[in-house]
Amino acid sequence: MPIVRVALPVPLPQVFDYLASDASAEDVGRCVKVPFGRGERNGLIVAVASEADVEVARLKPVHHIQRDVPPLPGDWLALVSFVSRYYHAPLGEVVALALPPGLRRADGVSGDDADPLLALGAAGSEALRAARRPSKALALLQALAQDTPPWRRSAVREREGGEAVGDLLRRGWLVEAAIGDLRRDATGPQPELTAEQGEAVNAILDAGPGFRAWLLHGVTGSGKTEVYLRLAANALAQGKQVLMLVPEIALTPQLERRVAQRFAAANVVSLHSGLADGARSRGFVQALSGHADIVLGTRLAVFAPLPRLGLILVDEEHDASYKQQEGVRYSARDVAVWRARQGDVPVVLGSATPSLETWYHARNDRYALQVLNQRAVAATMPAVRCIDVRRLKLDEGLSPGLKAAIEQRLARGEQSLVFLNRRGYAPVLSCPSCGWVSRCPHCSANLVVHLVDRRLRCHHCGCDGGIPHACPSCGNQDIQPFGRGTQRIEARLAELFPQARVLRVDRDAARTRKQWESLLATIADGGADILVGTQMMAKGHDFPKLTLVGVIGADASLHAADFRAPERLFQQLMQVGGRAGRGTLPGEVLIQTEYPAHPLYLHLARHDFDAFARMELAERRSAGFPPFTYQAMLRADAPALDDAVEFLRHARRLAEERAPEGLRIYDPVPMRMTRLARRERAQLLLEADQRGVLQGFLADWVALLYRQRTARELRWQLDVDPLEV
Ligand SMILES: Nc1ncnc2c1ncn2[C@@H]1O[C@H](COP(=O)(O)OP(=O)(O)OP(=O)(O)O)[C@@H](O)[C@H]1O
Ligand SMILES: [Zn+2]
Repeated sequence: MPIVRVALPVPLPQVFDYLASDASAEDVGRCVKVPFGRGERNGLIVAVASEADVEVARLKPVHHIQRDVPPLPGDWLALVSFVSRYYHAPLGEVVALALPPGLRRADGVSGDDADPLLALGAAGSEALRAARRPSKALALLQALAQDTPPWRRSAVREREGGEAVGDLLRRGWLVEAAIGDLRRDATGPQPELTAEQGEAVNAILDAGPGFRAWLLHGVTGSGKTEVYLRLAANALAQGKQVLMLVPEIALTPQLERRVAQRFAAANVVSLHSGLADGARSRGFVQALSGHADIVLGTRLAVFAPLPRLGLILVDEEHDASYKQQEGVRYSARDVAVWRARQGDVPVVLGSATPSLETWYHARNDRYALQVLNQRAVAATMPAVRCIDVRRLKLDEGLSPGLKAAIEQRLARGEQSLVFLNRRGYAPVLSCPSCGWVSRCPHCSANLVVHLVDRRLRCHHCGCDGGIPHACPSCGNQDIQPFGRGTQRIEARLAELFPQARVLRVDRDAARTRKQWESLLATIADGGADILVGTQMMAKGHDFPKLTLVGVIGADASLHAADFRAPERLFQQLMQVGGRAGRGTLPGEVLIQTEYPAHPLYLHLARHDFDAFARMELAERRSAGFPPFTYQAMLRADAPALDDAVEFLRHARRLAEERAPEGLRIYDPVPMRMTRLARRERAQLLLEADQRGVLQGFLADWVALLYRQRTARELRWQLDVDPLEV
């Protein structure tokens, strides 16, 4: 009887054999339900064999093989095995991560059911003309009519009031558009490329359809998106699929709209963790069946199967959210490059502030480089200036210079953004009389004061409680919020400029996708004068009326212990500064600092990313940090710190016994934020100058670690190429 080899999402490094009477080689790559322990698990068939590794009599039969959707192809299996090998994670866990949950559960997936393109029907035009009674359906239709058709049904559904889409179809206000009719004007209007954009597009196209990794290093506002769209158009014209990655769900709506408008006849599928199960499975199956032309998504979209793949685009390639920080700690950017090599297609990594790893590859000719030095619309880069706050009296953190600059913008009817990467009202509540501070009971962190909903909240474990009226320790009535967050700045700005519309943009203000979209729409429509935002505002946005960016509280990151902190700070400031003056109005960036002569700020003021990168890389070279070395971090956590450290000491001994030449093993140390959600955490760093040395060692060592007995409640994970050290 045939035996199927199944990858299961369990923390064990092997695959599991089952009997399947009707299985054939055709079933490799299919989802399957199998008995496991006392329950049932969903897994993926990775091989079909005639002989088992264990006695056949002990094997159990599978419960169900999912045959409603096509099996995952061989190159997809190769992709997940690469990720499993490189990140040393069990194959079943990689599969579980890569497959949408609905598909993995092997329950009936209405896979490729249509997501039709819709256009305005005759009855719809009539309804728009006739002065009808306002209704939900009419409101949706009117909103749709603002945009050029056609619209994807799924995209209509996502809109405000989108539930009414079925109703609109029934009334004949919307009708299914036939793709053939649309091909004629398949591409929406496109701007003429700037000279630099044209050169970049030509260079990448001229290099041909095979594998090549490109860094598209274009200053903020240089029009990288337009370059992506032209490259995508070329791939689509050749009948190829395009994979386009963006760092955050928050960035997808705008881009989706732009892509959908440009390629009206293409099937654009978005894949991100914010989608409902059904939609994610459907998108995945459309990619798998080749019906999706463009797959647009966040890091998990890198796992979309793409039988006609022709091009991979990674926008904002430096963004840390490409790296998964739990479970299988893969970097979607790095996996994308591997995938491009596997599929023999070009991959374009775009950024105004590339990661130093990527920048270094581009200098070493491992990646080809295209540079955009000019902004597409704006005549200039914003003027960046430091405000030396050492001798200034600040008003709730705001300097006179920044206030005056905001005032000017208000007078001119332009927008300002005050950037502060800390949400909440104040980072801590404290008692001036006894020194009590609001500590999180579960983490080594303070509880943040949220005045808007009157809560004390931990930003790490999420626990929250009311704000006490008196000091819980000494009873003092006069307890004070200490330090500043976005809510506090927002409140002060509203007092200072009562005539202005102040809008806060952070994760508290934009909890849902709808809230976020409506905030963006308000800003774009000029419905806000002063924005107060966190790093959510730093990325990718394009608001032509925004001409001033004020940065406060950046100094805190200048002296952080992590060797990547300066890189992150520089990227963040250059990105947020890059939001200023993108249209025809000139922009200005004011950075409040106590270190106005710090080289990081000097390079920033000159917009000189390359000088900054050279400086940082020189330091990393002499200190022996990546990209000049390769790292892996073993982390352990347990209710008691001793258990975590003891496990790492044991792991260290095992490592020393078999360490190859050139492997450096450090001492286990508690993590900087030791306690998180009631668990104590420690880490052990391993390093080598060659990737091969590290990888070869890790394979054996991790296999050994899986076999160790550990203290109860101890968990460990390996992080290859860790971002935080
Ligand atoms: N060739 C062009 N002609 C006219 N406008 C253009 C052209 N290319 C881009 N633009 C416009 O320039 C603006 C900036 O483009 P885009 O947002 O793509 O920049 P970017 O390089 O992605 O910047 P960032 O890195 O800051 O996100 C957009 O409003 C875009 O529509
Ligand atoms: Zn906490």
